Amino acid sequence: MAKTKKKKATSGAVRNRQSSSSSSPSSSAVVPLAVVKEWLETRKIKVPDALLVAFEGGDGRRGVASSSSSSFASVDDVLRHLPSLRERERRALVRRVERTTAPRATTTTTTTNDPELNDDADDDCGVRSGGSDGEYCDDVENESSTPGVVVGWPTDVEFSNEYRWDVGVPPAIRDRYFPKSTRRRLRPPRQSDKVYFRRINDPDHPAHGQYGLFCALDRAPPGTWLLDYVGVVTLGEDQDMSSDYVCDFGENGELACDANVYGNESRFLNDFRNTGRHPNVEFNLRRDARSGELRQGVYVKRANEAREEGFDGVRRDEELLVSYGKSYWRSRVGNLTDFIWRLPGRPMPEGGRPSIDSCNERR
Ligand SMILES: C[S@@+](CC[C@H](N)C(=O)[O-])C[C@H]1O[C@@H](n2cnc3c(N)ncnc32)[C@H](O)[C@@H]1O
Repeated sequence: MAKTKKKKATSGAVRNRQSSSSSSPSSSAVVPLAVVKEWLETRKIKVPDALLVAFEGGDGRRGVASSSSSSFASVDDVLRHLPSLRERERRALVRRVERTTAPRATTTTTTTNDPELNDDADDDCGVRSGGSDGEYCDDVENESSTPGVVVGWPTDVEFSNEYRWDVGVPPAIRDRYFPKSTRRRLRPPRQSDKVYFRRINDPDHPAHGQYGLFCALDRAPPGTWLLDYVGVVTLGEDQDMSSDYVCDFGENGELACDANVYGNESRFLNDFRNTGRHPNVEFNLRRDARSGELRQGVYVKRANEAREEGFDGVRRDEELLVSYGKSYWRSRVGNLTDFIWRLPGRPMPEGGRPSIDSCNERR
């Protein structure tokens, strides 16, 4: 797909945390004591006696004890026993409980970020919560949304935020991008709290009927890191020419990253051409502070690089659009001049969108 900007290794240290409410659907779900204890223990927070007393006859009304499991009636009930938790910790605990009690991926229904689609669950792709700063962190401060649960995710695509390295990539190259010394265990798949994907219902949109990627933050200023473009990494020469999800990768474009059957939400990024909009995001290589890995970040364009006058970032529900680069389209549609029917900042041409869209015809 699109070209990578040659190495501009930002650390992606943009902090743009979205507040997440502590009241949640799970606040009324039964909460296993074991989940709470484990959560406290991994954060080295002493399990308060009051919490245990609830299951030892001290407060029979709250804890529901059985021979095999013990649980609280609700997360609010748990929080009542943990008055010393900071607000941030309370939110993190609520999210942990949500994860444990939420129905799994395909059966989960959430309210879409797109008001247009609220009554059409099939088209919705829920997203939510937490924050991060250029990494897919799993610590308390940066805890993001539910691992393993990505609502509406295509069943034929494996969700992951980790690169999968093709065996054809020589180890020496791979080590440069993902130094052995800093390799860490893979984290559970986790969807982004900064973006969401949904089907495009606007008939004027050139990718009408397909999916697009949208901003889930109230505002993402220029330079904000949103997520990384993830997929199967091959040598550029080994890339699958039939895939629509290949992005150039590597300091010198020597690699390719293909999100056709494996990747994250970034695979839904559309190109700006014929949308009437300018590109508002771009790819920049970044060195991940925690793993030392070189990754392909998707960043909100910097104001001085954006072609839109007065560009000051993207806002909630705005579609994120990148430039795939001319070669992407040339290899598909041939002549670019014939392919472009609407310029950025211009209204729809009279007579509307051409009936034959050679790009979408391919699919
Ligand atoms: C990486 S995918 C983007 C996500 C895709 N829309 C989907 O639903 O999976 C690339 C494909 O999206 C479509 N697409 C993206 N931008 C487009 C545009 N500006 N005009 C027409 N089709 C576009 C093309 O079919 C392209 O090959």
